Amino acid sequence: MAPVLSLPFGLHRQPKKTLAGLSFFIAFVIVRRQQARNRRRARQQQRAAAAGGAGSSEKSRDGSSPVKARRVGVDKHFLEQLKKLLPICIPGFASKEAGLLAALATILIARTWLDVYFSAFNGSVVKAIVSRDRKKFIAKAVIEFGMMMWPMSIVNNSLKFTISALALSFRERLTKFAHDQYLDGITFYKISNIDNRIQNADQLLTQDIDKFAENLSHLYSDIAKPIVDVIIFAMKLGQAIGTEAPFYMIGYFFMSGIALRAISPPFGKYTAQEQKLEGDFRFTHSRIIAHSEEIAFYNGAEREKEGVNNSFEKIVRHVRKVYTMRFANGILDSVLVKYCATMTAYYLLARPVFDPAYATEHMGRVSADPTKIVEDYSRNSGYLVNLSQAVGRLILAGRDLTRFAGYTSRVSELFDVLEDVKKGRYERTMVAKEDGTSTQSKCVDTTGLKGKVVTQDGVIIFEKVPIVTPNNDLLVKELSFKVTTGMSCLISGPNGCGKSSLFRILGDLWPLFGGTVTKPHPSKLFYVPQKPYLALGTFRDQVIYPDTKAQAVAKGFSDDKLFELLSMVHLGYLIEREGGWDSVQDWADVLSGGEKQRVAMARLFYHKPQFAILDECTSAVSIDVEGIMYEHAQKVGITLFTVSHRPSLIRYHEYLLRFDGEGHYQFRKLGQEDLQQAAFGFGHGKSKKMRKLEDEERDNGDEADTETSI
Ligand SMILES: Nc1ncnc2c1ncn2[C@@H]1O[C@H](COP(=O)(O)OP(=O)(O)OP(=O)(O)O)[C@@H](O)[C@H]1O
Repeated sequence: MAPVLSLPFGLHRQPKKTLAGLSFFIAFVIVRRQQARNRRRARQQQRAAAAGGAGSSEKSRDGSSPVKARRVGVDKHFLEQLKKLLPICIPGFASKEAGLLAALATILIARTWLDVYFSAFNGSVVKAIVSRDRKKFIAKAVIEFGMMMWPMSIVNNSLKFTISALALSFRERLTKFAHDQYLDGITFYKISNIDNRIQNADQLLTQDIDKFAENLSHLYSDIAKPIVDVIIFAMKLGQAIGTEAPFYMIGYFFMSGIALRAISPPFGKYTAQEQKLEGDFRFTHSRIIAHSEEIAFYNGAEREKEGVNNSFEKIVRHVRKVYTMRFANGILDSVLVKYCATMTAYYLLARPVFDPAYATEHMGRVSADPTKIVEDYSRNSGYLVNLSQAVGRLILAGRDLTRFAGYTSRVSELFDVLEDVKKGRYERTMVAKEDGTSTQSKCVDTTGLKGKVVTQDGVIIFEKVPIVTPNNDLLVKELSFKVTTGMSCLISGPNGCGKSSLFRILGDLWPLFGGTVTKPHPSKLFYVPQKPYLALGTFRDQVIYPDTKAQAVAKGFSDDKLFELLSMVHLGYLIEREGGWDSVQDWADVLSGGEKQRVAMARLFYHKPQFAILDECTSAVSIDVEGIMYEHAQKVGITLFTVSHRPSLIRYHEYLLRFDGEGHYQFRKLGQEDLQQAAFGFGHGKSKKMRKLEDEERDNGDEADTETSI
């Protein structure tokens, strides 16, 4: 606001009428907008009811609750979310963050004091200029200002420094808290495989937490400082140009703020949507990186380009829509908050000068000394500018608050889901069983499930355990079998019949819906998947994963001993080829499929568990090396649970658990007959039912490798 002395004449005679007119206009806009919102809501409810009640709060047929859609905005829900997040960011009065907040408060007060000082200082400099007082001008503008610029500069930069430090501290607290939850047990697995409320946990953990922390650190200064400023400058202004003046100014801003809030689109919701779209876009790219070789073999670049471009287009459309809205909203915003406010300020500043009825000690009474009027005007306009800026910042903080509400909603959803999943509650969109086409979001609480887990050494017993997928599909109604150490078991059946699902239940990855599972402590079970996981780190880390080098040494595994394990799986040559045990590479790219599988077997021998779950983990290994590895497993006393279609593996197992893919299974001892069948290929001497099953499997393209499937 420029300190100009022009006045909208006539306005000063009817200030009450002007404000009343403005208030009426604002109230009218708010009411119309509320009516439009109500109409829209009613239409949405009608549509939802017509579509069969999707989104209604009724309980679904199986008693699980349908998931409710979340609103994003500055409301009660936002405050509840914030109440949960704040104690994570500021754990106590003695915390570093509380200290930083106290420092920030001190700096903000110093900054306000400097603003007050500077308004008065400016007035005296202007007076020195107007009265042509050279000595006073030099004393003020050169000496006093020269001394004050250092504290001003220090205070301003301390403000930025403290806000940055606070943002980083908040981020540190939130990220570590999230990591503790996310990487606790198998929460990270459940969050992406069982619960499907969160699509891009990586983006939430990296970008969204960062933005939330950044916004939160600014919010304090953006709200606390303007509030202090409003109080101080309103008092100063009241003394200078009349007590009602600051109230008119604040009243104006308040009403225009309410009007803007009513008119503004829900930017908080749009921010949350934008973050989600960004996450989806990043995900399409990370998929290309993760599967680059497969895509390259398929010549799938065009297809992938279509996918990434589609995802990117969604962002472009959304962002374009939002900035167009921001443009229209910004025009209204500037007119209401900036220019109309400037007009009001001109009027209030000039009023005591033009109208003796409003003259105060500081303005208007000393008409004999025009330099005093200039000094007072300059100082008072400084106060008014500061007051207006403070109120303006509060209004903008209100708008930023809606954006902040978007980040708060996403971060708080992450923590809610983490908490739920840890407690055994999950929500997911499930395909309705009846028609197979419609989907519905359901909340499943696994805390009250009847399934029981008993820890016992040397045995794995399934007693009447249903194999149920997280989508609630029943694969096997009741599975019962018992395997003790030394009773290796081969598991077979068509694709999708539930072989891996059995392991997921055994490994506590999936909830146990019923029955009893008796098994040893998890440290005595070891899983080797078809696609082995290769960690970031040295070659040694691949063999001893998830142990560290220190743990391996403590277990008595020197590099020489590890080399013996590597030689066992015919990988001794890798040490030289890859530059030693301490070489760090992207192992998923460097090793071939078979080499990866053999590294995973070396890892199994390193851990030497009681039971090993081998899920087609040697499919890329030649039969002779595979045989050597299985023999070694038997020799060192590892009991195997093997999923494989290779008949050659029968000889390393004592039992067979066979699923037919239609909910039935067979658990029996393997005999001489099975070995003969394996030797001659299946189909010889088999029951009619088994042959039929295998014919069906073959028809479904379920044959594995080059051999006849079991
Ligand atoms: N995370 C999941 N959520 C919902 N359903 C799943 C999930 N994982 C697997 N399923 C479903 O469970 C069923 C059994 O899958 P599973 O992986 O156990 O099959 P499988 O017998 O090991 O098959 P394959 O021989 O092809 O590996 C499949 O129909 C699959 O779609």
